[in-house]
Amino acid sequence: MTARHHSASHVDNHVDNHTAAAPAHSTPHPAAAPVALQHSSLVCPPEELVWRQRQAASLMATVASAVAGHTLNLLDHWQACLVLTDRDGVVLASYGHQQLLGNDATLLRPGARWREESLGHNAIAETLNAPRANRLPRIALDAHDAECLKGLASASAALLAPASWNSRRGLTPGACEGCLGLICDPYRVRQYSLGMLGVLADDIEQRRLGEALGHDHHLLRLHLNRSQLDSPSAALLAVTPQGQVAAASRRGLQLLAAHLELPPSPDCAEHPADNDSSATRDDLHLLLGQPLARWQLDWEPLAQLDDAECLTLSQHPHFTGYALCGVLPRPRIQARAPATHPTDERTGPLATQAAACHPSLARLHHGDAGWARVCELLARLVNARLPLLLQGETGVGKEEVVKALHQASHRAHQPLVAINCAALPDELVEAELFGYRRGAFTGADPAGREGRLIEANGGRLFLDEIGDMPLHVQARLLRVLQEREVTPLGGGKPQRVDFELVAATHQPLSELVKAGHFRADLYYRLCGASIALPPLRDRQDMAGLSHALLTRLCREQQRELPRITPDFLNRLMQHDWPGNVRELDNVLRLALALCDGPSLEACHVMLSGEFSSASHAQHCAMLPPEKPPLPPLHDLSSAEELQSALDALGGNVSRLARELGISRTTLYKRLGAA
Ligand SMILES: Nc1ncnc2c1ncn2[C@@H]1O[C@H](COP(=O)(O)OP(=O)(O)OP(=O)(O)O)[C@@H](O)[C@H]1O
Repeated sequence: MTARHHSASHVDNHVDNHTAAAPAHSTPHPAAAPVALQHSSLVCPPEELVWRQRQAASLMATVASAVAGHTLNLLDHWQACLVLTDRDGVVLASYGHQQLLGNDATLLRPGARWREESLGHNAIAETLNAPRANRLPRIALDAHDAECLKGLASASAALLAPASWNSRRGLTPGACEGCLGLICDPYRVRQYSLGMLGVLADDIEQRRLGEALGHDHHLLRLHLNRSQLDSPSAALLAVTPQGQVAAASRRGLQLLAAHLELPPSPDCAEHPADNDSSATRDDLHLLLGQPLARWQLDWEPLAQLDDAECLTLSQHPHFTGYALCGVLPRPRIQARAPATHPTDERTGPLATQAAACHPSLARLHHGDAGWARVCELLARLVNARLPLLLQGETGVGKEEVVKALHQASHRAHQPLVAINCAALPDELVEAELFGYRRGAFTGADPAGREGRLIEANGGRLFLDEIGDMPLHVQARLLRVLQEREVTPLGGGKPQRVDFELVAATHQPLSELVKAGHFRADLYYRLCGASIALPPLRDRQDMAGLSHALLTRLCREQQRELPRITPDFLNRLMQHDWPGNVRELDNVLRLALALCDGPSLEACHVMLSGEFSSASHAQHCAMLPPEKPPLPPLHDLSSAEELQSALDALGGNVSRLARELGISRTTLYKRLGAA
């Protein structure tokens, strides 16, 4: 028996100690015939995905920052894939191994629908059917209906917004925000996956609580162990300035409930393994809105604690351990989701979040989890006085990042001096960087010249393509960075300089160091923090990014933004983008030039090389104005004939449907009838 066929057919609940999966308690799913996957019902159209990602942008940003680091390493190690879905079970972002499903990887990508109607039985659907009852992670083993999931485990945990109380509105129960799903080989990771999901869900819910209430509430953390006060295992309470409990994390609610000796809620009774989960209880009103004095916690000294101080509660009748109060929520990125219409950009709940962080950094984020992590890092480092090294392929947006970082920093009103080390001839690099005194060399400006490093004084120096800097200039630059003084060529008084430094390269700098082409000491000077910018082919925000670029182009060209059709986006998503965002920008520019009508269609996408190839005649904008003759619909009776007509239109399904006077769905059905 292979590992994949090892597991029993059931859904497990999980006890809160995150160490072992308890036996099944939910109704076993009846054995069902394998579900044949229909692409159209499994994946939502790109426009719908953009809308969904927009709705959930702040959740996506929080999840991306919680997942970064240890969780990504675990996923890598387990060869597992983690997906974040919204409350309708549509995947918004995924992390880890998408290769797990071979040809069916679409299921793990944004847009895939995991609700039972689309995919049959799976843990995500199970959790979303009753997110409150299923708050604790659960796992579906060999019970999947979809053929491609057979033998795999899907584990999931609901993400619930914190229930909260305020004096005006009273109690607001926390809604289900989405679901985390882990798809993995059960044999490898069954014991650990639930633990990981549970901790991750706790961490995310705590972060969400801090984000929602941290700005005008005290955040009180309680834990037995002082060093764990900042961990997801701490109980977190949001407390009003008057000392009332306004919200609590799941563990916070458990702790409060336990000390009032409240009986387990009906939800918990249905799921005995959850029986310490007071997070699902209906009697939240006994806990929220109540003064801390109810638990004999003296608010005065807690409210006055500094961020780093904590209070020992060893003498307390209810709590033992430590309390830390006044901790600000962890820094978070400002998430601005892909917008479907320019007018949407500043409206809705996102506008409130946008106020929390600098807009120039938020503008880099269009819904991709990798970029969300980059933006979060940048937000943390923007004024950290650390030299930054940006690494990424050509055209990924390194220069855009530097401009955004500078605008977001305390030095925004000081100069940003950019030098492309690859564009300067070797013999001029030194003079350009360090300046020279009059008569320093033949051909020099007789008045001498101030170097770019001095121009950057007080502001930021951006050394682009640093990997191309000649070795002798590297030695000199290193001296400047160590001594913070610049001496012009030809001698003279050294001048003190103070600038922030960002370097960028598309080359693997550490490899250049190993090969002796780049100084190791300079590398470490430049690399206070190294940030890798993901290439476009790995990004999952094509819809949002294209919309942003098109909006900018249309603004420049003073024309109205055409409608972006799903076919147009689909075609963009099929390309590999070796030139990254720069290439995309050019393709979109060309598409706009080719588009006379109200919408951008697949045929407006001309990828590099297509102009010179025979395929160019297939593109609608390149065709003669008269329409290609299509036989009447009744003549196109077979799927093959329809396919030929489709090929003649460059694969433009919308156009063929229009020409034939039928809906796209009908056309797809007829095409699929072959
Ligand atoms: N996040 C973004 N939003 C809008 N435009 C972007 C973004 N990222 C890149 N671009 C556009 O893509 C093009 C390339 O960006 P940029 O010059 O920053 O890339 P780069 O990584 O510095 O490239 P190179 O390594 O070749 O210098 C530019 O036209 C830029 O305006």
